[in-house]
Amino acid sequence: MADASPLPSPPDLAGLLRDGPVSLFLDFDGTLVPIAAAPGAIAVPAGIGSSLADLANRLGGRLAIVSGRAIADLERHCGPLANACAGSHGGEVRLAPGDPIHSIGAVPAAVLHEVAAFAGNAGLIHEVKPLGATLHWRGRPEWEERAQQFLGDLADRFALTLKHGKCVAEIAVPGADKGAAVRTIMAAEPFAGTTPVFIGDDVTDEDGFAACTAMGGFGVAVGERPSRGARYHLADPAAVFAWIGT
Ligand SMILES: O=P(O)(O)OC[C@H]1O[C@H](O[C@H]2O[C@H](CO)[C@@H](O)[C@H](O)[C@H]2O)[C@H](O)[C@@H](O)[C@@H]1O
Repeated sequence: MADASPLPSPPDLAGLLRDGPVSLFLDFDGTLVPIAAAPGAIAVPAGIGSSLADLANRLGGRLAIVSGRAIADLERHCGPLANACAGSHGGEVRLAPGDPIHSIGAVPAAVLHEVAAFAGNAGLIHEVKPLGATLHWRGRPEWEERAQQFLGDLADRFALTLKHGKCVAEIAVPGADKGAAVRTIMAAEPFAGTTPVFIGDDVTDEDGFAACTAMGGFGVAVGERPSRGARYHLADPAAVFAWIGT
């Protein structure tokens, strides 16, 4: 399919690495795995854990997965990840395998119960995460407005925040975003002082693009969503894997 984005493709990774060390931040859904009908229905490429471990080696350890999913959920799908990870939109960060997960908080149990009850009544898929809960309407688009309204009201009542994504909204602990995760990881070795590159497909990835741009790097938008802050574009997860060379 022709690439309709006005943004160019990124310069090749090998060339970037010849110019100096690069830290790579990869979103998960829509970037490493194609979007599927439900969170549990994704087709994860076989051997993704070892592909990412090889990539991390090529980058001198400067690879992080930065996802809206919880870290535990990422590892349920991919197996143990041998690189830095940020989950729950940056609310959880683990700098290296075996390190503790630093988390900025938890949502009250009452919120989780209310989201579960709404999902049950509406027939919507929902997820419970360490720092939030989602409602998905991909299979039931007629519920979008009511689900957003419900989560918005709940967020106001409990002083929580709302995140938006592709056919999903999430009530979450305030303060988590992918830009903050990039800044935390970039402050640590071996990332510090290198050129950060963030690749992602969704609106929450814009914070990662902005953080990388502010530190002398850039963002790469994946897919059809027009990006505010990316400098480059890749068409889909297959193009992402081709670019990273795995
Ligand atoms: O930051 P990401 O790694 O891209 O995670 C964002 C959300 O991804 C998942 O939802 C999305 O992907 C599902 C599977 O393809 C799809 O069914 C759903 O419509 C998408 O919104 C995940 O379930 C969420 O928890 C993540 O926040």
